[in-house]
Amino acid sequence: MPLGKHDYNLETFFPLFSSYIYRLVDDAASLRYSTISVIQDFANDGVAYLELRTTPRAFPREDLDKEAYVNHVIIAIDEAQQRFPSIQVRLILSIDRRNTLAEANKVIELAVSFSRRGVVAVDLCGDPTQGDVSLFTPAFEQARARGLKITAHFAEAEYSATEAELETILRWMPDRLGHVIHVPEHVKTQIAARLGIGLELCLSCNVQARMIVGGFDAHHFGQWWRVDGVVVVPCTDDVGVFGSPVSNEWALIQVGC
Ligand SMILES: CNc1ncnc2c1ncn2[C@@H]1O[C@H](COP(=O)(O)O)[C@@H](O)[C@H]1O
Repeated sequence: MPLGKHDYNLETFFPLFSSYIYRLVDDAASLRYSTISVIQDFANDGVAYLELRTTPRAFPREDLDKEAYVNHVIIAIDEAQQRFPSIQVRLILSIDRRNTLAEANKVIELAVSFSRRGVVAVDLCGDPTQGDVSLFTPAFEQARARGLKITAHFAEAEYSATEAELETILRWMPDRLGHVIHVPEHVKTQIAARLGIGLELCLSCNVQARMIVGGFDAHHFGQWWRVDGVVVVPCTDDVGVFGSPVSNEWALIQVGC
């Protein structure tokens, strides 16, 4: 993203993927290029362990199905790891909130079948104004039963922070939660009681996209990292969109929280 164009908010962020990025990355060659390029950037930033996440897509123009998509990503990861041996990369496959249950089940099936090649978990992602996450309960139960780790975008916007949604996701027994913004006190207590749960917090994304009120000093990172038992992980959400590599997220934490 060019300098000065990092001004995305939750309304303009998701169409960026469906209108532009999904159309730009629409064949095996662009998938390979973007996967290697993102790993190179993280390696250059000094990252030793990286988890990438992606939503499996089919590329009808090339007659590639979702399985071929995941296979291409993994081949590109393997190639990048040869070229940049300082970084270890694992993959998380995402279920988009707009998916059907059948599509979600397919993601679980792919995650299981590629687990020996570096897929470590499944994620719930996508536009928080879309979908009813309870639809995916059987898929996430299946994921857990089959030994996959679970992470979910959680309470990132007010409309995805209803009591029903938060309870549904917590019943999936996620290993990690992402964003964790609009969380009522009693749910915070529930989270804190899940010893070892990971909280994937994204400072630049939340501040720049105005998902929180205020600046970095108002970010909930400052509260959560003081809570015993939870593991707080500073994440980028998206270096390209928000223009902040993970080293910068650590720098922001040092000055702001
Ligand atoms: C505010 N933060 C966020 N909240 C929810 N979902 C997000 C996200 N940041 C990224 N994604 C999800 O990641 C997809 C892009 O990569 P892939 O096509 O999967 O490779 C987006 O479509 C979105 O669903």
